[in-house]
Amino acid sequence: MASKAVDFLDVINGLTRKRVEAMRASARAPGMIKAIEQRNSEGYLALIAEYKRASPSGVIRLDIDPWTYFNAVGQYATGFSILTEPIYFLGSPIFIKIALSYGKPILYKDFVISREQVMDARELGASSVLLIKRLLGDSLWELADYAIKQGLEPLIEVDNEKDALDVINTNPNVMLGINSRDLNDLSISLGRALSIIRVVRGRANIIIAESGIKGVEDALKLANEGANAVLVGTALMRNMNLSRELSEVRVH
Ligand SMILES: O=P(O)(O)OC[C@@H](O)[C@@H](O)c1c[nH]c2ccccc12
Repeated sequence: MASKAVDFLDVINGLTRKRVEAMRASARAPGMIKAIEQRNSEGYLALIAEYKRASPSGVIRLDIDPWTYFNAVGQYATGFSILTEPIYFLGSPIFIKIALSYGKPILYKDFVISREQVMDARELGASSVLLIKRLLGDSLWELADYAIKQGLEPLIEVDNEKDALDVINTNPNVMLGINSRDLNDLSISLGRALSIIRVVRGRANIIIAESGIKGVEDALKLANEGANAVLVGTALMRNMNLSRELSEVRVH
């Protein structure tokens, strides 16, 4: 039994040293928009890999530590999306600090409703912050402008055509996140995402399709419709090798 305790202590000591090192990181992640544009100019769809341990539907995976995930998907992903929401998604800000050492753009993925959270994203060194239009309503653009002033690139998320058009008519330069998951009933419809992309393509600067992307077939459909990037969480957490195939999807 003693040897078991010693093994665990060795493991946790090593992991804790790495975590403390990450806590001391003061780097800032590079810009997300530029990285996506660069990937597209090379002829490929950009992959944003999300570190997502759980969701309101339940636990996804707890046996993959952030280093294992970022090591596996980092060589293929254009950027990372990192959950910091601790209750339903088992996220944490420390995952952003850990990701900084990979030198890739980072999206602070949370239910941001306040300037404090925008400042949190900035202080952690994130590139971008998620702002959900349906959650923020009239306070969306005040918070988006504040984020931009803090040097962050907002990703404004919508799940319907009307909101998508509102966003690009107000500021076509922000990243537009099209969520195929209806955040009210959590239903997924790739068809809905495709029809929204069809309405805004050519008028939005960057379109990031989010949610329910199971593999290359889904990514291809979204790329062919006009998405610049796909944001994938569950499918990658379950099969990190998918990152290579997803990184080889072409855009036109
Ligand atoms: O696990 P999926 O189906 O690949 O979805 C990833 C991402 O789109 C999803 O986690 C998400 C999209 N918008 C959000 C807002 C808050 C929390 C999470 C999300």
